[in-house]
Amino acid sequence: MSTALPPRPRNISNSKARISIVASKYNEEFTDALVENAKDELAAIMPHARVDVVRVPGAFEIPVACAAVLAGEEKPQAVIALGLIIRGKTQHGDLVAESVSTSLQEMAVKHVTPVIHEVLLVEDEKQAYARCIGSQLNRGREAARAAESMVELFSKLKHDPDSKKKLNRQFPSNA
Ligand SMILES: Nc1c(NC[C@H](O)[C@H](O)[C@H](O)CO)[nH]c(=O)[nH]c1=O
Ligand SMILES: CC(=O)[C@@H](O)COP(=O)(O)O
Repeated sequence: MSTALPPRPRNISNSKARISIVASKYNEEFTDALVENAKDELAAIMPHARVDVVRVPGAFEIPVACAAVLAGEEKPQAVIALGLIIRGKTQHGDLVAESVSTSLQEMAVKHVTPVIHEVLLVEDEKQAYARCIGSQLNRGREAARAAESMVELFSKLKHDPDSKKKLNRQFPSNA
């Protein structure tokens, strides 16, 4: 089990990036906490960013909502996907988790936009508490830090002429 979060960035970002959080409502005690921790961390490390939140019924609806956000006129610089799947007595939880993971990664590559994946599959509420409400392993904070790191990276890639040429050659639709 991972024992700690990645560290906070040393410098506060001045980025005015747009960050979209797409979160499921299912298991809302835990998913609400993921959203609040992600927003709180973004406010601390990216205080000038614009953060929008979209809520969907369950984890399985997260990818299609991410697709809608990415297809919008004001495409975000990063999407944070938050959800909590608690494994039940059937394979449904695993099927949902697998489908969501694959869809999110495919979308990130297709849109050349970071999609931060914190749609969790856990065994029980104890694991859920540690990752959604607790502080040491909080996946909402982890998601915010990953989003900040990727926004900064992509900004450098975009403004570095050499990288820009490579990116445009590889993904001409994003030029
Ligand atoms: N059991 C959980 C679900 N199940 C619902 C699905 O995500 C989906 O909304 C339904 O299959 C209709 O398409 N969702 C969670 O987010 N977490 C669960 O533990
Ligand atoms: C992830 C789910 O949909 C799950 O909670 C459903 O429980 P079960 O597998 O016992 O039907």
